[in-house]
Amino acid sequence: MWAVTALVLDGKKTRDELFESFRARVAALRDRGLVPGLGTVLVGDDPGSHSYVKGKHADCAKVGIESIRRDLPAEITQAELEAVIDELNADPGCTGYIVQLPLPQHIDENAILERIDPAKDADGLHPTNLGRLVLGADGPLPCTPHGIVHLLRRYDVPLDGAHVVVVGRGVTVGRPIGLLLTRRSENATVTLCHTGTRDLGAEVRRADIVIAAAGVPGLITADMVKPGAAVLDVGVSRTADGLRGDVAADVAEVAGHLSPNPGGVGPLTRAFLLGNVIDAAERDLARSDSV
Ligand SMILES: Nc1nc2c(c(=O)[nH]1)N[C@@H](CN(C=O)c1ccc(C(=O)N[C@@H](CCC(=O)O)C(=O)O)cc1)CN2
Repeated sequence: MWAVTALVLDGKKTRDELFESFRARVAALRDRGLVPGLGTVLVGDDPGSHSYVKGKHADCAKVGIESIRRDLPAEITQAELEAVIDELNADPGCTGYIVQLPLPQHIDENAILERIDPAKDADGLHPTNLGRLVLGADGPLPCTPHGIVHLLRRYDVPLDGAHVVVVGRGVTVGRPIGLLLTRRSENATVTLCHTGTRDLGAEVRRADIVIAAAGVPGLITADMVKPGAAVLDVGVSRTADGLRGDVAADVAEVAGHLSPNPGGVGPLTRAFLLGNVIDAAERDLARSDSV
């Protein structure tokens, strides 16, 4: 048993605070006749993906957002899946939606993401919206990176001038998080590590903030962490022993702040999905008010 010294970055509590404000914003939209609706497209039988999608719809019910579900067989063809995307793009009741990742191997994932109407992209993963992020323009932010920044700010972890080491280069976390953290408003310096990094331990040891999003159970160990650093455990692996994060238990002894997994960044990924749907609906209303 390890002596825990790290302050816990509580994702569930932070999510509940966000939901309070979301409920009020959704009620205000409904009063103006705009009912936000989140769609999800789920392909295949992956138990993790099923559980995430189920959670997203449960969250919608908590804040008053309508739910639209498209659960599709793993054998669906590219053309059939594209037809579902076109249908959601055209559905006025669906104000934002996501395609749950990963998709089966035979599907061209990038082509599917690009087919989503960028105005309905609740994940912030459409190339147009990732491009807006690069430009510093307004648009939906990718949900997990947004959750990470919110959690760090909520617990007053200093970002200005901090050295952040990100481990993992996936499209949902590793690649976009650097874009958020290096904005002038955050002003951090970011190093992105991956399986090609020569001495991962040496890189991680230099970090004031470690973001572990590699999907390798227990990859980040106490000897790799600078005493007092903030460590965010984002990766999830389903092992024979249950769900495992990327961060080993002994890190709690040296870290200054630690996000648990589960209960850290995951709940905020889901929360900011709803945040993007509400933001988009508010943008729509503001546009219709101005004409
Ligand atoms: N289209 C997308 N696909 C995927 C994304 C994404 O952001 N967009 N991210 C992940 C999965 N994901 C959201 O879809 C996600 C992962 C984890 C959680 C979460 O709340 N985890 C809980 C634990 C849940 C459990 O017990 O299974 C936690 O951390 O407390 C939410 C969403 C890949 N795909």
